[in-house]
Amino acid sequence: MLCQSNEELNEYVKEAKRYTVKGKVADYIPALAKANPNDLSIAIHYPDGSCISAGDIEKKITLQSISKVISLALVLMDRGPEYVFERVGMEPTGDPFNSMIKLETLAPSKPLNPMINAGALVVTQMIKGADVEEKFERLLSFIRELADDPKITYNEEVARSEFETTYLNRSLCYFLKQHGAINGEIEELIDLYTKQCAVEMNCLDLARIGVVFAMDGIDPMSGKQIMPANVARICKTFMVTCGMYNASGEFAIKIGIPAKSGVSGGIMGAVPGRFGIGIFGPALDEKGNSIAGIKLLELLSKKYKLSMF
Ligand SMILES: NC(=O)CC[C@H](N)C(=O)O
Repeated sequence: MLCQSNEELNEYVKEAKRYTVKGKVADYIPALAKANPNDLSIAIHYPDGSCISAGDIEKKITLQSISKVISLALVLMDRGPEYVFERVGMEPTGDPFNSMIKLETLAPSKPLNPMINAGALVVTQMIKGADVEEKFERLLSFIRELADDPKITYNEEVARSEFETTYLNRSLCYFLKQHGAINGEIEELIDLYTKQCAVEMNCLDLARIGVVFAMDGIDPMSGKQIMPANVARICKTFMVTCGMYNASGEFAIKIGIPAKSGVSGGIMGAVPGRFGIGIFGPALDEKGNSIAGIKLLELLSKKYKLSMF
């Protein structure tokens, strides 16, 4: 069994925390620069509803790229896999999440996967709804259902901060629009995408969402199938192949679980059939993953044999 008590988890957090000094908080979204690089917290949510934690788990994190898995799940339910994968690919890129290079050289009208920004923007465009408000409300209610937390909302300051500065995402959109992969109003898509990335929760909520993915789309506490097993399976597969950006291969070897990170320092993990994990550690490594969060997962994976491989 995993950590018997919070004490044990605390010990692991203490050990992993030593690595925070080697990382740096993201500052290309100005509002994220305010995070404390020393923070590290974790929650583990089991299917029976019990949960253990360490660190300050009340702290809120914006989802950033973690939201890409959730919007993908919603869009797969909205449109079906065939429609979605005609417009976005299934292959890892080996490039940073915001890179443009393969778009130009390989697939100008079809981003390689939904976990890079180009692919996520195409996915977000596919969310059903009459306008930005309705699309965002639909995404938010799905997130609230997954986390079983009706209070979840988005951080307006973070959303605005990214909206005002995200020239790179705008340029990806214009490139994709030129090639027919995006066809709506770009400012509206950026508005929706930056709100999606700014949805905020603590690592308990994150772990709660992780357990739904771990249990093939079923909320084990209520028994409700929130998403079809096939959708959860596709999402988990992307988490393994592309979830940790261009560090996904190393992560699969060293840790071996489906996980998705965000530049806010969050990591959502889903250990198939066992539990969900939520981590917050805003100091990032050079690829944009939580440096101490990865270390913590490495320690836990070794100790509790979490690798699927
Ligand atoms: N890697 C991330 O978390 C990126 C998400 C961020 N909102 C962006 O688009 O740049």
